[in-house]
Amino acid sequence: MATNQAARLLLRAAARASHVAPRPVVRPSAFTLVRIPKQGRGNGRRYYSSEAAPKSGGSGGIIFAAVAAIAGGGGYYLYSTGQLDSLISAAGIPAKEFVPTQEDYAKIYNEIAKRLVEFDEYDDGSYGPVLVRLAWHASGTYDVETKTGGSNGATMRFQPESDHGANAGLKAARDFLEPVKEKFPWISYSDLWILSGVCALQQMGGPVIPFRPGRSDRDISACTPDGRLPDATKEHKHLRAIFGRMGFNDQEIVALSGAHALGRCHTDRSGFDGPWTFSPTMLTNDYYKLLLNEKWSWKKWNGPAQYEDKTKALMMLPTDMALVKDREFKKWVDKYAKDQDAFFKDFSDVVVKLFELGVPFKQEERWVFKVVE
Ligand code: HEM
Repeated sequence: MATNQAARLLLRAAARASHVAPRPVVRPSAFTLVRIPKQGRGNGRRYYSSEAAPKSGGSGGIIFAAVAAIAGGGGYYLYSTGQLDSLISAAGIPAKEFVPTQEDYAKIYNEIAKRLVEFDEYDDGSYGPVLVRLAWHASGTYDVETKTGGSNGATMRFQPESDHGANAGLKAARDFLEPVKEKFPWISYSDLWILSGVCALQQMGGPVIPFRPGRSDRDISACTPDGRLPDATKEHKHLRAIFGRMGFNDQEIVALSGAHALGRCHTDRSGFDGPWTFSPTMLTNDYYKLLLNEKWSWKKWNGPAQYEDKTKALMMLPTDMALVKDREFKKWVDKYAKDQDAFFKDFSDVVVKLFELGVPFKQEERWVFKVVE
């Protein structure tokens, strides 16, 4: 703490000396770093470069002395909060770009995978499903016409979007990822949430989901209005309107819905209750098989209208049942129920499309991360 306070004081002094205000703590996807010789780099982190420092005189000299003094612990504080950049630019020191590589993102993938195993007491034994729901709700606000919403921005960090009824319960997923963000502060929340969805799907036995970075966090003004995500009490027309607005066709709607092989409904979140399948932490095509082969009837209870199977252990939402009631949707349910490989292939393609809606990527290449065994 004392070191952090000292660091803050030094930062203010440095900013005053150079008439440059400290930059707000907003990180671009690639940011500026300089390196110092080994002895100054705790934990392999990059700090200040003594080679790059001015030799003498002016405010730069004072700043260099200050930074050198705090390079041990305070240096990392400044680095992790983004204030080191301010100090460096205040001193007019040439800086080197830190552009994270596939290897850097793989470290984050592995960290999330490790945490999924570590915190296996949550819900049905995994945070995986709720991470998938977070990534989908971050992306599914996209409007193809106005080009607003989508996974670029992570605006669910702010009210009112975090309080939209459809997002109830997603704080659990955001909180689960917070220590990962603290450990790797250079990643944007928007890339982190999507990478966590990719990781969760792959770690829960799903297909490979290629990923590319490039999302940046936006402020509260980019929050989308309530009502962009689907309403589970409705039917086929609503599904086509909502997913059509994102740019998806019938086949893609049915393929995306297969994610309901995972996770469950919670009475304290959506009001609905129960899982869709008997293996809610493994991605399979069971959702389609159950839709076709089980006998579904209305659940008799005081909660919102939902279906239950004979065992009363499983559930379907009205929107799930719309996929077998509508002839065009049902064609695809039949296909995916028969052929898990076909489902996995189409699911991977459509999830990549979902997760990339509205993102102004600079990078063409997508990366594949290895499943952590
Ligand atoms: C077709 C329209 C959809 C509707 C109406 C819908 C609705 C819902 C509802 C009501 C829940 C329960 C939330 C709770 O109480 O915790 C839920 C959970 C979930 N949804 Fe959807 N969803 C839809 C599409 C999707 C899509 C496209 C995906 C992913 C690609 C998805 C992934 C999930 C997952 C993984 C869960 C489980 C979350 C958990 O276990 O905490 N859903 N959905």
